[in-house]
Amino acid sequence: MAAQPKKIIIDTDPGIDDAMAIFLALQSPEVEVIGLTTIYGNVYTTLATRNALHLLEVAGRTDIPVAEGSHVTITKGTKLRIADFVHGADGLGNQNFPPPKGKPTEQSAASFLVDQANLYPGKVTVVALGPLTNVALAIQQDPAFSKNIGQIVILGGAFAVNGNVNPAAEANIFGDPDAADIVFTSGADVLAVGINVTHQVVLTDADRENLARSDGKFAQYLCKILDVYFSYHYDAYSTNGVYLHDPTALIAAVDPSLITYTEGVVRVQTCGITRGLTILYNKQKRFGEVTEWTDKPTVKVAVTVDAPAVVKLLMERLMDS
Ligand SMILES: O=c1[nH]cnc2c1ncn2[C@@H]1O[C@H](CO)[C@@H](O)[C@H]1O
Repeated sequence: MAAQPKKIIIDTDPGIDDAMAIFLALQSPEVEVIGLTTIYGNVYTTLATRNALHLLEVAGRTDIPVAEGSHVTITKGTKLRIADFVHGADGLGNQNFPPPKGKPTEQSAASFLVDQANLYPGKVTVVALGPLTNVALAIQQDPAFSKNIGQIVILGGAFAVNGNVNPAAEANIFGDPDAADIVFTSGADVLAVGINVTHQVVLTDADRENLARSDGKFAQYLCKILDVYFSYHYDAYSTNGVYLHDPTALIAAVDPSLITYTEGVVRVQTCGITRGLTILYNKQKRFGEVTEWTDKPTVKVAVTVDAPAVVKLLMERLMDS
């Protein structure tokens, strides 16, 4: 008998690669999307909610609830770094889609996360595709959350490589470093997929042409919004392809066999010029003194990815929609 699909909640700031990840999840029999929660990052939270509702309407899946997340960082910071230069002012490639008809739930993202983790203890995976404010709020709201949640898959961090905001920091961790440090040290089963891994997974121009030639509904939609994302990558990295950050993290939840990981303690720098830096302690040395990593729980950090398999799975499922 086939295994029960894994229940997932996608915490998202849509975002072009978020749209790809959400559509991929909806096309994946291995998972059941039980909700979307929204967060600032690629766009402000209000627009993230609007885009999440819109994407579910495009997919004909308005049965899936959307819970709106925090508008400020965990320390109540309001000076947010929004990556509209990556995704367009509307977050979806400057297509100015009509506003969605649906509304978010009354419940906040953090309360929704807490409730679902309590309802299905050990069974819910959160795939966090933006800054980690909502997840950290859930941890603060319910001391049992980190035990009750099945797994937290994080798209974030730059482990032993340069960041994408600056040489130190990756965008999602930089968005709320204090929240990230809370999540990494919470004791939950955390798997971090950083840009050291996602930069290996590239959708090429040829792949985009194949998507455009298919009559898949999601493939067609994505081809409309991908231009802005391609231009940004060309300007920033001189490549004719785009990094598949969010879809790779989603696939780490759908099919963990496509990545390998190491284990250790991760702390996040929360101030100074390296704010947002993620440092993994690999436990290969016993330090003579107590450090900020001592006695903190271990997490998983992705190390390698079967990039061709990830691209193939994504393409097949988007074209077959
Ligand atoms: O240069 C960048 N600055 C800010 N955000 C970026 C940049 N490149 C990609 N992303 C977005 O941040 C996440 C990965 O760090 C992804 O969601 C990606 O879309």
